[in-house]
Amino acid sequence: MTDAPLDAIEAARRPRIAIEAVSPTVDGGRFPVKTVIGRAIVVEADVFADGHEVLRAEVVWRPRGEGDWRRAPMAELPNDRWRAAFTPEAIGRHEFAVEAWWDDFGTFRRDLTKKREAGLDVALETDEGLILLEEIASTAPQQAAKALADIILATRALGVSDRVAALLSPETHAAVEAAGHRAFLTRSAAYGLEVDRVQAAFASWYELFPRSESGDPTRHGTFRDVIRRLPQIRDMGFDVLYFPPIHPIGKTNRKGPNNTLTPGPNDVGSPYAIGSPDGGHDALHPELGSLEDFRALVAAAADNGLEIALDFAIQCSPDHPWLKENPGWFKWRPDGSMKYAENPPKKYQDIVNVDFYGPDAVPGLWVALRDVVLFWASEGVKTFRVDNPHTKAFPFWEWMIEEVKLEHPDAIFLSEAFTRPKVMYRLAKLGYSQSYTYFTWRNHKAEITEYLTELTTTAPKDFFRPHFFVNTPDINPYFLQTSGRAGFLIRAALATTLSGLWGMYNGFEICESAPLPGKEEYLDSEKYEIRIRNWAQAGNIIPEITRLNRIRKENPALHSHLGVRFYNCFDDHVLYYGKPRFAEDGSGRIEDMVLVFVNLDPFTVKNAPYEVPLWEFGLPDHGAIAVEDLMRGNRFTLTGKEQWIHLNPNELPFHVWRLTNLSGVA
Ligand SMILES: O=P(O)(O)O[C@H]1O[C@H](CO)[C@@H](O[C@H]2O[C@H](CO)[C@@H](O)[C@H](O)[C@H]2O)[C@H](O)[C@H]1O
Repeated sequence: MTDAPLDAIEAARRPRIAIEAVSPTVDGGRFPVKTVIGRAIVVEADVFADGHEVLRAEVVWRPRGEGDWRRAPMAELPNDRWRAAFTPEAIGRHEFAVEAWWDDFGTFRRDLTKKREAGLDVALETDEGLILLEEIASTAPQQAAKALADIILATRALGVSDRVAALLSPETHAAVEAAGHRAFLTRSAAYGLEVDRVQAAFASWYELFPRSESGDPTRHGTFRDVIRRLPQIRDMGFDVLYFPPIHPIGKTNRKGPNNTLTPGPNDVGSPYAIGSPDGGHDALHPELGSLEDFRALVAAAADNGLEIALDFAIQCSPDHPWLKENPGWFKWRPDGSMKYAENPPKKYQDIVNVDFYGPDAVPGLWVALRDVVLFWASEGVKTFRVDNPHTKAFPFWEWMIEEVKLEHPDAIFLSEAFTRPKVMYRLAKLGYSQSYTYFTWRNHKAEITEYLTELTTTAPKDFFRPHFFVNTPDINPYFLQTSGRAGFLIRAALATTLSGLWGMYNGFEICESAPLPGKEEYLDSEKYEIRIRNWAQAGNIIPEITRLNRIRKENPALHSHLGVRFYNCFDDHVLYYGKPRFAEDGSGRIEDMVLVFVNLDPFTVKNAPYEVPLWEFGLPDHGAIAVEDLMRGNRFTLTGKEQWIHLNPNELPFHVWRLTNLSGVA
């Protein structure tokens, strides 16, 4: 068997320069990398070629749809690795690539310098240099060509030593740069980059059921009641106020208190059973108020520095208008009934799922669902927590999120997928801005360290933003059921300092944890009934939450999960980590560091030896560093690497400090 002869002309057109291992990328460029506006993105690549020529490289980037590339020169690192950083200036989809070329004149300059330093006769080399300049001028824009022609003329008239000086002069270098000569110019594939607003990566969420906000157990709460509560939520330092569904609730198979299937006539039902004769996903539950009331709430929230996040739960109560209007969007059984939804072992008898590939579903259902999101976005809601996305079609999410973001590039989608890691990661790749995580079930030092290491050092770091909820209406964590107040403080400290995104479902601040016996569910869950609470209850942790949220706002190192470093504290129950803030000059110097100690044992006082990370500041083991205790407000100096920490769960089971090099302390 003989291969067709290789076409040499075609082969010679192939790139002479290799550009490999571009980072960050997601699945070789199939999905976009994520970043937020104002945050520098560091691009690296292996760039090399045959021979010894000097190479140059740039990272180029542009907003999708724009013609001109912006450029940043890449610096050469050891072993043919190159790096550059750039900071996107707008939100929305971008693309970036790496370009590299032979720097012919750079090679000439390098070799001429070496030969001259070695004392060789370089007369012929200066002739070669002038010929190279002529070549470069021949393809240069008019003005640059003219400048080069003048240089060539003047240099040709000089003696050898003055020619060398002229060829190596900054003026000649500048003229060559202006000519834009790029031999063997090669560009990598273009990679996607999704630039989100800051809140996609850094936000503090508070979740409540508006119907519980009346202050009176016999009266259904309203949007106007929520408006009254806004200052209190704002004062705790939250930025996002998230509601479970606020749409009409079906009556068929309505759930009663504690998930029973025998509701009384006055039971309010689960808000996830969306749809009734009053309307579906684009309607409001009449008892919560009108669209005007909702608009007033969105505006009042904004006045208080809060944005509203809505639940997007793609499912229908059997009473949803869509069942009658669009039967082809659902899967019917031969007897004309429908299967209720499940997330085994959980049974959702009061809802049915849509069928994304049902007879009339494409495009009808897909478009209708997209339009639901667009409708709420047009009402000023830009953040959506999406219920159970892992049970819905992957292609739908990629299409729908992109469609919404084309119109609303500031839209944010939080994936509520508690499922297999690869499925959670895929949803993030498909466009989810943030994702619920396993944080709620990571309680021990080794498992928290391992989980954060996975999230910050392996592939998900480029596309998966973990949202650390300490509890949800569905998750009353076993740890909190027995830990007492100290446990709530422990979990709050971990969530607020480990991730840029954290959230709590109300009741957490008053250490609510009564469970349905043996289950991770709340007793008398608010999912099925109205709950009135006393926020001033003794033992509440509102001051601590407020302080933690303030610390988060004031310390940029806490605006992401990325960058966490775990340090040695010699006690298996004390988790000890730091988050550095680097100087903006790109030197890699640490400006300051937030250092956190958490006693994970809510019942035992800990005294443990630990190492102060003096080395991170370039300090010797006997060096001294300034510390500000951010929870208590006092300042002190630590001298020497070996120290002891004291953590009393009956007072405060954690410390949050800021370390600053003494030379940087006023
Ligand atoms: O299945 P998940 O654990 O992801 O939970 C989410 O989806 C559930 C279904 O929407 C939702 O469950 C609640 O609503 C159901 C429908 O009304 C009801 O049958 C369940 O009893 C109730 O828990 C859950 O709250 C949501 O977070």
